[in-house]
Amino acid sequence: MADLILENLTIKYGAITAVENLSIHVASGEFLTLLGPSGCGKSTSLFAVAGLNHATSGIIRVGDKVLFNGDPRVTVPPERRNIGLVFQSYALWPHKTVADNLAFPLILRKMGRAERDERIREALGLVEMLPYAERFPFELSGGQQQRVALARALVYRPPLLLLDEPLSNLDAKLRERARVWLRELQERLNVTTIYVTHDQSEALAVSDRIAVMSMGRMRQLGSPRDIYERPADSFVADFIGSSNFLDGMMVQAGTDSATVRLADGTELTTAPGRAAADGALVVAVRPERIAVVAQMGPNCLRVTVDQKVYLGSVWQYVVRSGPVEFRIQTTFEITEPSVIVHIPAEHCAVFAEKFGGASG
Ligand SMILES: Nc1ncnc2c1ncn2[C@@H]1O[C@H](COP(=O)(O)OP(=O)(O)OP(=O)(O)O)[C@@H](O)[C@H]1O
Repeated sequence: MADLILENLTIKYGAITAVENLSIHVASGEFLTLLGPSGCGKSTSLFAVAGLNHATSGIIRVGDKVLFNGDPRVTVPPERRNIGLVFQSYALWPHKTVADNLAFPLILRKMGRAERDERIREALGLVEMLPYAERFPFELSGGQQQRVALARALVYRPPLLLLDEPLSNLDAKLRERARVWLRELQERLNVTTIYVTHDQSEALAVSDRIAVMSMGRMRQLGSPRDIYERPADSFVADFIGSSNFLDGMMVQAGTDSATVRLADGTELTTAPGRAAADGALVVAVRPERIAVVAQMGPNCLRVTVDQKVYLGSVWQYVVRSGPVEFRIQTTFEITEPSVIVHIPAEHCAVFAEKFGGASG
């Protein structure tokens, strides 16, 4: 198996910079996800690794082998990169049986019949599709076709597996099962994997690390827990999970914590953070981190309950203290018109500005 190294990768389509200075070191056997909204450059980055599009500058290496270098120009053609690829559309050959779909990449590699049959059996066994070897794709369900597509990508034992939204054609329940199964298989094979998705819960569930992208740039690289608990900026806080953004002013910026004043006059202790030059800031806090408590105390606000929505596993409320409006979640129903809430300091991230929405 091998490390994948991207160094300052930049990809332009004419005047459009789709990916800018992307640098990631994916360790051997790691499952790394590129996550971000539509158009942020995830697929473009993945295709550049596969050699299906042309990077403009930077370096792509697998171990010591350079696949692309912008200077001096080196480009290894896709068929010589030895990479397993699975796309959202399964792209199986409809007129070939499952076994023949898998045989094709091996024939291209001039592998003999006996070894080919052995490899096909092994790959279909891995995805639990051995009994379906003689069926045609139209005789399989969507989930089964996706397993065959995965087996075809694994049949020549590539050191690197690239997956572009591979589960997005499956229904929600099947998709949840498939992601657990996919991760188990990837761990068993210890194959270095890059996974592209715009689905944050999928990314949190399957990844060793996540690279969050927006408008062609990587905004944060970290474990799912890092990304969720310690978002690097307000874009990440907004895109991963759901956050309230409370406007405030910096009262005191410390190294371990900060004190900020909200628009209703409440002073909150928060995690350390930076304000804009004039002291303005936003506090990002997740609705599920805010607790309803019995008594006032530090970091508490008395709020009125403006709206209530039952979401099945939780209740969600819009609450207000003067001009400060935010969402909270509870596992029980609040019946009083007003309650006291506690906002834990360690779950308050402070940023100088609110990022302009989750698009791009
Ligand atoms: N062949 C192309 N020619 C010109 N621009 C392109 C081309 N392919 C992609 N782009 C642009 O590059 C940017 C990144 O596109 P990319 O497909 O990588 O996004 P993505 O994050 O994978 O989005 P999605 O989740 O919708 O697939 C977008 O602005 C897109 O319009």
